[in-house]
Amino acid sequence: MPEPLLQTPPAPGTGRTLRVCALYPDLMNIYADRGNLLLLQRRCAWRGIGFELTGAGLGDAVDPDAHDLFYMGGGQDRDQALCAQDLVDTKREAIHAAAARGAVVLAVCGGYQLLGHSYELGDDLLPGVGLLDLKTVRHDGKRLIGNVAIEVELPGLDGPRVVAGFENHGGRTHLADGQPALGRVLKGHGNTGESGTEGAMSPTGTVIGTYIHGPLLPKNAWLADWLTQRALGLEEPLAPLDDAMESAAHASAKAAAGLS
Ligand SMILES: NC(=O)CC[C@H](N)C(=O)O
Repeated sequence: MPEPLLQTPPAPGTGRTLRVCALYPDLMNIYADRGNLLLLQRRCAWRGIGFELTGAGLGDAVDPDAHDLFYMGGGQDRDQALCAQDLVDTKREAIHAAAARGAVVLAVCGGYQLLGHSYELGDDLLPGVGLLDLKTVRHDGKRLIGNVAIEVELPGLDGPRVVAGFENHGGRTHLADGQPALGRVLKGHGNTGESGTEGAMSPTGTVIGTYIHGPLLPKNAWLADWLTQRALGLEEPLAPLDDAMESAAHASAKAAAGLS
């Protein structure tokens, strides 16, 4: 097992630790998506929950039972091409096994595209791990860029919520019939610019792919808490924190997308 990239111990007597595996933390980290990991770490530390971040790069095997949450950030087409076959060859089985036992898998943009079946890039076809039933095709037309806000309904939450952030992708992602989207586009482009859907998730909500950067979690701290609760297998929501700054960041991301 490689040395953790980041580690904070649990508060004495609590014993709980969120164990995170970042897939390709160097190659798949466009738009500072690493901020998603730092936010998870800070919110665990503030609550006395331990945090352990392990990286899995090219050629590294992954232990499906050693992590509660798998994370893959966005990437340029070139970097995705480096990772795609490696992901299938050295990590696909472990990620499927982890997801099947309820581990959380969160993937952003380029990472999201690699959770599907394939990413078609002109004459090249990058393979995906097939954890979500979708395909992505690189479009010759304009990139889908801008602030975005979507409405999501996640299991265990009392009503719809808004996820807000920023998107920048050339790929158009097509969901298979029956594949749930993560949310409905309120402002912005989403999966194709036309479908009205954004992202994708498994029926339990524990496997999530989205085009939303920002980074995603600092602008949507409530989502980080929901994912952490799921990853730790907790029945009850996490204890609240003073989220004045996080709420302001969320409001400002919504406003930037044109929502009041
Ligand atoms: N922002 C990203 O991660 C980009 C993903 C992919 N390279 C695309 O352009 O569609």
